[in-house]
Parts: sequence; structure tokens; C-alpha cells
Amino acid sequence: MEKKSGHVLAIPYPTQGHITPFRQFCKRLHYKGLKTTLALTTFVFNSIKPDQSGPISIATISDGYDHGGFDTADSIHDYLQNFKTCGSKTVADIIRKHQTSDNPITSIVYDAFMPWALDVAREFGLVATPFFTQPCAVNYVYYLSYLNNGSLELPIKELPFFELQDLPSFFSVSGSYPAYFEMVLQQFINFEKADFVLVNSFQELELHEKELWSKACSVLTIGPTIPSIYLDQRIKSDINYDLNLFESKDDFLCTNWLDTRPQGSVVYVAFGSMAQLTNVQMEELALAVSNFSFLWVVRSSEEAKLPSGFLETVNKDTSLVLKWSPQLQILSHKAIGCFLTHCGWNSTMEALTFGVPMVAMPQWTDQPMNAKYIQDVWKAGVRVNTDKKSGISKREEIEFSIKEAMEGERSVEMKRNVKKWRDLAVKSLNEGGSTDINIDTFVSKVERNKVIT
Ligand SMILES: O=c1ccn([C@@H]2O[C@H](COP(=O)(O)OP(=O)(O)O[C@H]3O[C@H](CO)[C@@H](O)[C@H](O)[C@H]3O)[C@@H](O)[C@H]2O)c(=O)[nH]1
Repeated sequence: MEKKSGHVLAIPYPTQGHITPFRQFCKRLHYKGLKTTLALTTFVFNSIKPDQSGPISIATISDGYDHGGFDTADSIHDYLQNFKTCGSKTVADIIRKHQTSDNPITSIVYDAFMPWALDVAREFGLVATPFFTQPCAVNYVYYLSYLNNGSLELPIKELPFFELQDLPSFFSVSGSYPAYFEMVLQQFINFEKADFVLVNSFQELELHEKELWSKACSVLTIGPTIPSIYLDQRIKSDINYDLNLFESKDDFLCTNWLDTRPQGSVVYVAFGSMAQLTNVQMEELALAVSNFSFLWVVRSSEEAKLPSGFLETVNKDTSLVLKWSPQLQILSHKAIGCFLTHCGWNSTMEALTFGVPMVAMPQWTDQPMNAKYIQDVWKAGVRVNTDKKSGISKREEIEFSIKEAMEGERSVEMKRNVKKWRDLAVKSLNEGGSTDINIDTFVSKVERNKVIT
């Protein structure tokens, strides 16, 4: 690896689904010779106490909630406002602190949810690039809505296949989470002034959507941000995600148990780090998965919603319930037959690139749109029908969809397709692939930027 002169400060929004792709992108930049520093909020830093011996430095910034994090904010709106104020100040402090060092910061890669970081970067003459952790299609639709003052008309001319239920939940559930809706639209207030726009996706997966969006800005797809060992294997040390906000105590238990299960027999059920199901939905899910051999992640905060006595009745030989799982190890295990997922973007890319058919149960935000692509565009899974009135997926529907993905006629096609996406993902990461070229483009821009201190 040839050492290069640039130094990137990477600033994710402080949740698991954002910290992970940022951390992984830093590993790619380090592999290309750049110095990288990952900024975590003080609260996250203190919660996970990250190992700091690796090549990626860690710095802390403040979101205004150093002691209790997001949970102690009065509202989402307050949290975002305070993050902007305290974040701007503490990011500037980090840049200043490095100015007299051997390796001053030359570039900021910031979460697209935090467009205020562009102003800080410009104040110091740094390369500024937002990083979108959701796919091009979702970002493009938000962009159209931003141009249209928050509304969106169907059909979308260039993406005519979307119906209301396929759009991000802010459109289909009108008035829901106004502060977050505002946040996803604000991603576009200044993005045209950025040097590039980085997206955790790969070009082959979203060719049309990337082209559409490229008319508005310079889009570089730099994903998937899954550890190299599972895909291109160019970065030997990149074997796992290594910053976990949730404790995973039972990794060995879990993989040992999977070793005992027949090939393609287990339904893996996980809803990421944030989704909250209703009690009724939990019950329907519990009743449906009980007809299969399953491995279900039920986070501590969701556990009370399980039907009473459920955990005691789980047959430990054929099924397992965990509070958090080593998801990569699970999805890459031959015992897994399908992945019942909320369609968070990281989980979606993981399933696609590990070749696991999906049963899509989107909950909110970008997830319904990811589900649409999973079923109808990439043909890599089946979306569970929901009751129009209650929004609940009934047990029979869940059961039917699992069978479709595990053994139905469509399952053969799905398995063929996920294999295709996996091969394309590997190709994009390999030398000369689309992602590899895009990362090189970004690296040369950072390298050329000479900051005058
Ligand atoms: O038991 C578990 C469950 C999840 N994961 C990992 O946690 C991450 C979860 O990310 P994601 O699937 O994207 O879900 P969320 O945590 O819900 O992510 C949020 O952020 C994503 C990126 O912006 C959005 O696409 C989602 O809708 C949003 O909810 C993935 O890398 C998983 O491998 C584990 O390691 N163990």
C-alpha cells in the first residue's frame, strides 16, 4: 500500500446502520493509502469503548447529549437542532487540533443527514462530500420531493412502477415523523455545492437510478461496504464489522447451533437496530415462524412484546431467539434458507451479496422502497402482504411468503438472482470495478487538496 497525503474525517449519524458503513468505507480509504479518522459522538464512544489500536483513528464530537444520547432528548426535532449546534462546533475543534499536526485533515465525509457539516468543511477549505447510507433510488425520490416542497406526484415519470405503498413511509403514512421527513429533505439543501456525493450502493445494482440522480450531482457509488473477506478479499484484515452498539454475547452458541442444522433449513428473522413492531405484529410473527426452524433476533427493548410464554415454548433444538446476532456470520452460513427482514439498507445489501433470498416486511422510512426493489426489480425476495386497514402482516401471509422464498417456484429464480447480484458486487469491488474506480476518484481528489494552514 502506497501512503498518500490526505486525511479524511468521517462523521456518521450516530446509529448502527450509519456507523457501520462509514467505518467500512474508512477501511477502504485506508487500504488506498489515506489516513482516516472516524468521529463518534461522546455518548456512543463511551457506550461502546472502541478498540483504538487499529489504523483508523477515532475522535469524539458532541451531539449535545453526551451523557444520555438520543434517548434523553425531548424530541427528535430538539435532538437534530442541538446536534447541528454542538456538532458544528466540535467538528471544527477537531479540524483545528489537527491543523498543526503532520497530517492535517483535508476532507470531511459527512452523513447526508447532517448537511451542516459542509459549511464547516468550507470554512477550512476542505473537500466536502455527503455520504448517503440509503440507495440511489430512495435518495432520488427524496430529491424530487425536495424540489417539489415536500410533496410527490405519482406516477414518477422516470420510475413509473412505484405505487404509494412502495414509497418511503413519510409519503405513504402522511404526517408521520415530521422531523425525520424534514431531515431527509434537508439532505439536498446544499448537496450541489459538495465535491461529490457518495452512496453506499454499487452501480450495477442501480444503473438507471444512479444515472437519473447523476444529472443533479456527481454521484460516486462506493458500496457495498461489507467486509472485504466475504467479497473481493483484497483487504485481508477486513473480516468483520467491529463497532457494535449492541452486545452480541452468543456468537459461538449461534454458529455452533447453525452447524447442526441442515442446509437451507433455517429462517433468519431480524429487524435491524431501530424498528419497533406492535404487540399484534409480534404475535402474528411468532405464530408464523413457529411453523419453521428459525433464528430470531428480538432486541431487549422488543422482548416484552412477545406473546407471554413464547420464549419458554421455543424448541431449542430447532429454533433460537437472540437479543443481537453476528448477522454476517449467520447470513453466510449454509443452514440459512431465507432472511425475513425489515429491509434496512445494510441488511438488504448483506442478503443480496451473501446470496440469501429475502422475505420482506418493511416497517418505515426507506424500507418499503427497498422491498419493492427486492421483489420486483432485483427479484431476490418476496414481500409479505399487509392488511390495508391495520397495516399488519397476518400469520398466514408471513407463512406463505416464507414458503415461497424457501421452497416455492420463485425460490429457484430468487436464488439464481441473488447469486448474480453477489457476483456483480464482487466485480465492482475488484480492481478496475465500478466501486473501485469511484473510490480511486475520491482518493485522488482528497490527495490533491492542499490545505493552507
Ligand atoms: O442482530 C443483528 C441485527 C442487525 N445487525 C446489523 O445491524 C445493521 C442494521 O442495519 P440496517 O439493516 O440498515 O437496519 P437499521 O439498523 O434499521 O438501519 C437504519 O439505517 C439504514 C441506513 O440508513 C436504513 O436503511 C434503515 O431503514 C434504518 O432503519 C446491519 O449491518 C446488520 O448486519 C447485526 O449485526 N445483528
